[in-house]
Amino acid sequence: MDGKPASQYSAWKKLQQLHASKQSQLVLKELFASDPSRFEKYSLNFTSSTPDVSILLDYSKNLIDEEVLSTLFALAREANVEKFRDAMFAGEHINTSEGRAVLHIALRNPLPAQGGWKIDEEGAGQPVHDVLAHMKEFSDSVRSGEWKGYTGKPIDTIVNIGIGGSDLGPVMVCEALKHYSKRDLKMHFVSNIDGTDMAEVLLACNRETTLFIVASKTFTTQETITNAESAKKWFLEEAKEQSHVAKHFVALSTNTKGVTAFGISESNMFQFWDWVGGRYSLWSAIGLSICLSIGFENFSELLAGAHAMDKHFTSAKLEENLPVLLALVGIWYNDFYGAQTQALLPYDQYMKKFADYFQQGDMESNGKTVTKNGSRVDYETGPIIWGQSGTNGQHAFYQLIHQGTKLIPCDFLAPVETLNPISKGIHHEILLSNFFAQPEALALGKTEEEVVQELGAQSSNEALVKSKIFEGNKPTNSIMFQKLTPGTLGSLIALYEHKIHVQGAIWGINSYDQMGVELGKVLAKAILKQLGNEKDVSGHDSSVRLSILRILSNNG
Ligand SMILES: O=P(O)(O)OC[C@H]1O[C@H](O)[C@@H](O)[C@@H](O)[C@@H]1O
Repeated sequence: MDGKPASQYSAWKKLQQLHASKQSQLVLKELFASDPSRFEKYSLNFTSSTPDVSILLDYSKNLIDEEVLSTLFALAREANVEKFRDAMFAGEHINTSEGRAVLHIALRNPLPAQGGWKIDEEGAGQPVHDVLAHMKEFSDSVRSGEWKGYTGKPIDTIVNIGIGGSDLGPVMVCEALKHYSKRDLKMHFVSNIDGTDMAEVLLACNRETTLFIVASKTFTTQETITNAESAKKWFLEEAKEQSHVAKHFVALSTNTKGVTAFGISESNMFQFWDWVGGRYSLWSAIGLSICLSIGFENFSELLAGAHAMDKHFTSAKLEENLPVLLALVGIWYNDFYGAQTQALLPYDQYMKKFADYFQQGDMESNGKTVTKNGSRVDYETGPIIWGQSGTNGQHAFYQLIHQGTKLIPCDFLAPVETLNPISKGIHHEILLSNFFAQPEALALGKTEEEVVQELGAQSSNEALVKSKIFEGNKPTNSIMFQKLTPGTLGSLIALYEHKIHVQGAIWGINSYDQMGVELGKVLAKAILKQLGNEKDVSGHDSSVRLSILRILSNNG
């Protein structure tokens, strides 16, 4: 809680010993063979009735036994994980470097009168619900066609302009919940400063029927402001009158001054607060594009699903707590087995952006080298997060997971029921058969004897035999959920958010600042000023200086 280095905990030291002494005994094939109840022991159910969510976490295919697991829980207790969690929910300023509370959980919290937590932080109660009411009113009127563009036509295209947390959450959720979307409302997301991003989207837009959402917590982000200015310029080329901007531009931000200076009136602004981290902001006004796409009711269900997971996280004991489990087994590989990465592999095409989303969520949160009290860590912190939807990944990078030299713990996720049971459900059956087969193959592998038997006469080719051996013993989690509903997605996102929180608490780092994105930004601003004139190019290493000069000579 106070930023104590994790390596000083006695449980940490014991885990180092256990790793050294037990590695050869932690063999999944043998662990399953010797214990028929391993699945029952190492699986957990999460259920909620409103909204209806059912998630099964099977963590039996991890390189753990009772002793390892109980030491991991001891580590969580020694690191005061519960206290740190409660501090977040109470609104304490756990983002110490910025002196801020961390209250994305307040965005999905019902009012205390409706059973929500009481949180003493400015904005965290009624104001959240006032903004939600504004989002409902606005999204209802756009979706019903009541909101008209400057020539009196209804809106049929939404362009969300934002980057990082003001883009990735809305993109991921809109994609994941496409099944529930209003299909005649086209959704676009522009994030990159590369003009290609905006130019290509504008080709598909009609000025009379397009609504631009400028999403930026700070309203100072260079990419977003530049893209928004270009969109406004494009819009005014035909609309002409500045007053028409009000029908086609809204802003989502904490910065009222910046929004009004841009030319968007306060009435077209949806507010949020500095205690909402960008990468945790899809639950806030930043979710307006989600609301427009799937409707307010579905957006509310998404929030309720996350709230249900919040309740589980705050009330379940550590041993039965899904986020805590994911966090602890992650630490086991990250800090004791030396795994560098963690793959997220959803067997649901709607969730194809899930790993992209948690690349920011996890890596910006836990990609830190100093503890909260400023000492350099002498252990590994946040993992590299990557992945893509199955079965596509199987035909791309699974080879390395199965037979490469790196240990890559994987989370497999899949729905029991598909939303698209085409061809009598055969697609889903094949999808699920792969979802089961991959973790099994990763865990059990294939021995030399099995290969020899399979190859028959060809087995005299030793090199061929060796190339077909799968060492196995690769750890995985399997997460099955009933169906990809808004509520379920909300719970799944909150599950991973809290996993990140628990890991950060154990590593003693601040998961809620992002100082590391600043340096590059500052340098880019300085270089931008020099891009006009050769004489201004100074203060760089030779590689940067000569490359800039090349660009300048190209520009003549
Ligand atoms: O919403 P904003 O303020 O435009 O910030 C967009 C992004 O900028 C930076 O990269 C970081 O601070 C991210 O966490 C943030 O999500």
